[in-house]
Amino acid sequence: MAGAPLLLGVEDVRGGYGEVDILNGVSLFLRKGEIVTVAGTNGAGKSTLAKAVLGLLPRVSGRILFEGADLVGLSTEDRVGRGVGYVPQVANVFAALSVVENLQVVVGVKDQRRRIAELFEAFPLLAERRRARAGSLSGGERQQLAFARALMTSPRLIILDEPTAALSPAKVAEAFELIARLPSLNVSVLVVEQRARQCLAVSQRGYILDGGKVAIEGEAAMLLADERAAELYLGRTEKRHS
Ligand SMILES: Nc1ncnc2c1ncn2[C@@H]1O[C@H](COP(=O)(O)OP(=O)(O)OP(=O)(O)O)[C@@H](O)[C@H]1O
Repeated sequence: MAGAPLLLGVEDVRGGYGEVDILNGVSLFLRKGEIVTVAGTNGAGKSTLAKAVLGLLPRVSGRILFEGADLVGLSTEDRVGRGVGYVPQVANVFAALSVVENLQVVVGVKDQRRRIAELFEAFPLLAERRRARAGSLSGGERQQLAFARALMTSPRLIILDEPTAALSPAKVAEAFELIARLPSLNVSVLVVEQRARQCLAVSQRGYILDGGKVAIEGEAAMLLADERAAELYLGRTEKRHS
């Protein structure tokens, strides 16, 4: 992946919801084919950063380059049209609609039947449950549906906002396996996640935010081995006794 073209470049992004800046100059990048973790403590600005990239943050300065073009100032719809997808933390499927209907209602899809067939191939569980109401799915199945919905428009980048937050502990490992599989569907992944260790384990690189700024960044393996990252942000693993 090193050497792959740059897909996303966030450059000195500042901004917030009102007058107070929540993001205080965040810079990060993501190459084509990568999974990149954004971790950090509660309130560090992880979800706010995701919103800034999507055009959902009221006030933003700096540059957000996607495939070389600046997204700042564009509507969310335009960003999605350019190839940015999003899976929000909650309310990411329509409970009253069936699995297949949840995919059919996504707007802006070129060849809907073909895309649904491709996604059913990638998510066989969803194909099996195509007529089931989304509200009757398990947490893990519902998440697959939320991912499939976001993939309907064939985005080149998908942003996942705390994808494991609503899952039972037993389903968390499955969710990370699913995330690890996403690049095989020709999509790169920016994932905002509290479970930083598990998320870094399926990522190539990561950024740890603190107070709306990048505190530590680097290769995932390097961050997982970093004493300061462990001490301040990742939680210590059990010490092995010899
Ligand atoms: N819609 C909003 N309006 C005003 N302030 C907000 C809004 N959403 C978040 N904030 C504030 O922005 C700051 C950063 O929140 P954000 O949700 O980005 O943090 P986070 O790193 O994603 O945290 P968590 O892991 O707890 O979700 C917090 O102080 C929060 O109170």
